[in-house]
Amino acid sequence: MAGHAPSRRRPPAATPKRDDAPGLPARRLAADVIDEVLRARVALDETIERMLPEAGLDAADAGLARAIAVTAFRRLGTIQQAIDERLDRGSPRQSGPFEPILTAAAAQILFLDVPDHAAVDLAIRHLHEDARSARYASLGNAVLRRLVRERDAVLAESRADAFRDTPDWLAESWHDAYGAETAAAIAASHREEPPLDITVKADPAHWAEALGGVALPTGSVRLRERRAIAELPGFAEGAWWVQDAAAALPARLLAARPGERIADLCAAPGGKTAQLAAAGAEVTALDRSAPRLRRLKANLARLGLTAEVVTADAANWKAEPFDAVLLDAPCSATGTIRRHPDVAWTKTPEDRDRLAGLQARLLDAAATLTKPGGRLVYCTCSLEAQEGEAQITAFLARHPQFRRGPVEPAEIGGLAEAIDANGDIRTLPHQLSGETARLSGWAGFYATRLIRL
Ligand SMILES: C[S@@+](CC[C@H](N)C(=O)[O-])C[C@H]1O[C@@H](n2cnc3c(N)ncnc32)[C@H](O)[C@@H]1O
Repeated sequence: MAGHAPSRRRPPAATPKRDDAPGLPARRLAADVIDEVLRARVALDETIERMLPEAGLDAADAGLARAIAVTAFRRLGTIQQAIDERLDRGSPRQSGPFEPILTAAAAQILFLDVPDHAAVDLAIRHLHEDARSARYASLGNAVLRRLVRERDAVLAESRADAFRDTPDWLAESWHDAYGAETAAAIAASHREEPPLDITVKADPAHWAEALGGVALPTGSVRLRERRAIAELPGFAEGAWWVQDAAAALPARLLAARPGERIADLCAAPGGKTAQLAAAGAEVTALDRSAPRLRRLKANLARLGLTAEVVTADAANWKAEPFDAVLLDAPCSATGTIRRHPDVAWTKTPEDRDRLAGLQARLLDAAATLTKPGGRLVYCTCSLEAQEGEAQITAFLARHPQFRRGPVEPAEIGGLAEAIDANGDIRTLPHQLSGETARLSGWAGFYATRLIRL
């Protein structure tokens, strides 16, 4: 289980023999999703969305499959180590879906409220469905039964090792950027399920009460309980949209005024466009992805907001300079690991470096689209300095016509801990403490406000 290398999708089982035991289809989908995400290094949400129709699950089983897969990625380091330590001769070769089936079962045994016998029995039935893994069914059975017996010890060891669920390159990167204690606090916060935050068009106190949430100092509302979003009051009439509290900060830094022309250069699916449009700005929402822009249009339509929508590559798009520009650049997204734990296991240092090159090109283009006297806000949902602080140090050296417009704590609800020595925003996943661990924290974002002279 030392980690999967990305490769093509696994060929179908040699002798498919489907078992119709209740609960098995959910486990089958979970294991397939885990396998595919690790092999192809693709996003978990998109993978589930793509595989779900074929799996033909009801809502409860679809929810269970998703919970198993998300939990497997949230605790993948603990799970892989616990399985490895119980495989005396290592993971068997040519064993088909053996690893993902054991990973899905271990997620249930160690972390989910699923009866042990169901997790073990269904995994063994699942191993028997493929001739390659069927040969190792008794080995799988022995490993899973040991996990059941030794669960408390596995969990205690994992608790004692803050970085067990964090790949080494990320632990080292956060250690270098923030120091040992903060790096450990970041890793620990990724083990918690994330809260659900919304941005409201107006009156956060009212919506906090109506939805049983808390109004955060920054203006977002945090819901106390997870509920079906589309059924909540205010959703259908477009009073609010889902957006992490940290993700709502960059657009606030632009302090958009009614009638101003603002370009949102990497806009889809439109959370920040919505904030700017709700403030009354004339927004041009640009993105190079047509499918993602379709989602942006649907989101704006529900919210009753408007923007000019442009499909283009922001690196070479030409237009009259704007009063303000927002560049929410594509990035490694390591600041979203708590919400998307697969990111930790699918992104690599090479991705980060490649994306840093793209961010520099997009920043240069954004500079030409900003009027003299105008504001340029650059942000990424990354914890990596290469995509944040270092990117802007290099930008300011290339563009002496820009200077920083430092952020004041009052602009973000007095949260001085989220502002660095340069006056930039640097949110970290363990900040923003709330009533419980699950109601604490926010995404890791970097955001800077630059003024064109
Ligand atoms: C971090 S997401 C944007 C999230 C969005 N701002 C929001 O708040 O909902 C980055 C976006 O950049 C887009 N993108 C990536 N490269 C681009 C490019 N060269 N030009 C324009 N858009 C690009 C991606 O399609 C993706 O939608």
